[in-house]
Amino acid sequence: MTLSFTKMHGLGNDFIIIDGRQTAPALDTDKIRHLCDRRFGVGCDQLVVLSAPTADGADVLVRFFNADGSESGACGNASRCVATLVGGNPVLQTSAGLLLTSQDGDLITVNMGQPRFGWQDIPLARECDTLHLPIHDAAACSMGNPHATVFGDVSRAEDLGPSLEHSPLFPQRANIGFADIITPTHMRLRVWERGAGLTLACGSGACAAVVNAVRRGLAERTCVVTMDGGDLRITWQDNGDVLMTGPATTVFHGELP
Ligand SMILES: N[C@H](CCC[C@H](N)C(=O)O)C(=O)O
Repeated sequence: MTLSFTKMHGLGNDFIIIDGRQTAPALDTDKIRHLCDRRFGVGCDQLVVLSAPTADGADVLVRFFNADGSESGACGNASRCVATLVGGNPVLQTSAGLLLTSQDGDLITVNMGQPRFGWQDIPLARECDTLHLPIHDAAACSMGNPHATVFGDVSRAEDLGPSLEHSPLFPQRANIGFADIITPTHMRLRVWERGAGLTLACGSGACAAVVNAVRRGLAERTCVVTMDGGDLRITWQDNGDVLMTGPATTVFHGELP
């Protein structure tokens, strides 16, 4: 049986999206890794599987898998792509909770929910001040997936990212953001992603970077985040929810044997 998919990206963070709402695809870790491989498969940063929702109020259940086959609880850029693909401002059911979406022209806003700051919520291997970790003075939070933000030099993503992703301080590994504050309402960000490496953009990473910058007194609650692939607008609302606004692009539809 062939496997239909849609190739999409959010600011160059690219995805294979498989709509399994009618027929669940037969996927295991090896198959996911193969599909994500840019030479032997289709190629993407994350593979996204849609299925029928199980939670009241949700329109679609969404699971996110990194190129190394590991599963992630959140994926901001992919969430905008799924909202576009499904249409009708759907409510996404993810392991991080129900995400509300809305589309205005070419821009999609996803309510990414509330960040969590407890060391067990990130999670960390031991109790730490999550605003000042003992590794490169990073600030950590969870957006439904673990993020650490290192402030000061975006060019260090490639050399520091791999070791920090696998630091023993992160029992489930972590996404590592490298942020330069340009003004209190504008930052530059590059993210070494858990299970995918350096990507052109990271939506949950942009949310984490703004939240961590606000916690540090470095940014205002609405901030434009400029990544290699383009800009996202992030707002950490007074009610605690984080809104992420940006584009989503359909590249092609395909079928696999
Ligand atoms: N690219 C995604 C992040 C994927 C996170 C994944 N690398 C993880 O293991 O948490 C985004 O736009 O939020």
